[in-house]
Amino acid sequence: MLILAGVSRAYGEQQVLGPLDLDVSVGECVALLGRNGSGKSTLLRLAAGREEPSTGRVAFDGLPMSEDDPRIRSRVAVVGDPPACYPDLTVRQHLELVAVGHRVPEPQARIDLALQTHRLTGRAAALPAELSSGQLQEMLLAAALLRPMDLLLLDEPEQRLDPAARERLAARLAERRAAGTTLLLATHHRALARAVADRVLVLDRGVVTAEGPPGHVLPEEADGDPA
Ligand SMILES: Nc1ncnc2c1ncn2[C@@H]1O[C@H](COP(=O)(O)OP(=O)(O)OP(=O)(O)O)[C@@H](O)[C@H]1O
Repeated sequence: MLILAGVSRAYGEQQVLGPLDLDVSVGECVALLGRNGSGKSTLLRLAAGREEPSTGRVAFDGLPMSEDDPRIRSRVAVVGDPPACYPDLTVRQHLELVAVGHRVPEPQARIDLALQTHRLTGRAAALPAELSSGQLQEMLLAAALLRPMDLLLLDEPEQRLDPAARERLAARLAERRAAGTTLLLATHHRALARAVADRVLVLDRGVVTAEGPPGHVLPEEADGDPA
């Protein structure tokens, strides 16, 4: 579904990622963990086709990955930084925009359910600037999860969420995975990785230092936190 082959990224003289290979199968959920600055977001931007790798290639279902390709845009959802929102549209209007753009069936019922799931029913008429940072993150997640997709890319989706919201997020992502969506996420939250990932990759200074099932790479009783 998603292939990164010999991918590396340098900014000027600084090599921040790879070269590395990553092959994410259809329906698989891969979690990237690692300290601040280890290259997780860079890898996700390359995987989303938002940036070109310095070397190597990224392919989605056999197509060269590019966020400008409409064949890819319709199948790949991204929740990343910076947050993508319109300052003059309300929460409900953001969801309506996504529903129209992606031809979501029964849009109003689905939007109402999304608002409820993400605890935004009472904030449906609010503008992004009127939301708390956690509510804004919930809106971005609600918008991404509302639409049909084959691949979901998430950069630290747990950020700014309280523990209960993080648990709901884990449940929503597990549902998505069970429905066959392929997932690649960067996270600092080991419990989220354990709850949803089939495979964990730990990055350190742009290099994969550990890889395997979460139970092996992230044992619950471990003292040290690779993230
Ligand atoms: N546009 C850029 N120009 C120069 N250096 C960059 C740029 N983007 C990222 N970097 C550098 O690349 C390295 C990897 O950054 P990246 O954001 O991928 O890390 P991360 O693992 O996502 O970190 P965090 O957990 O803090 O989000 C860092 O040293 C960062 O300073």
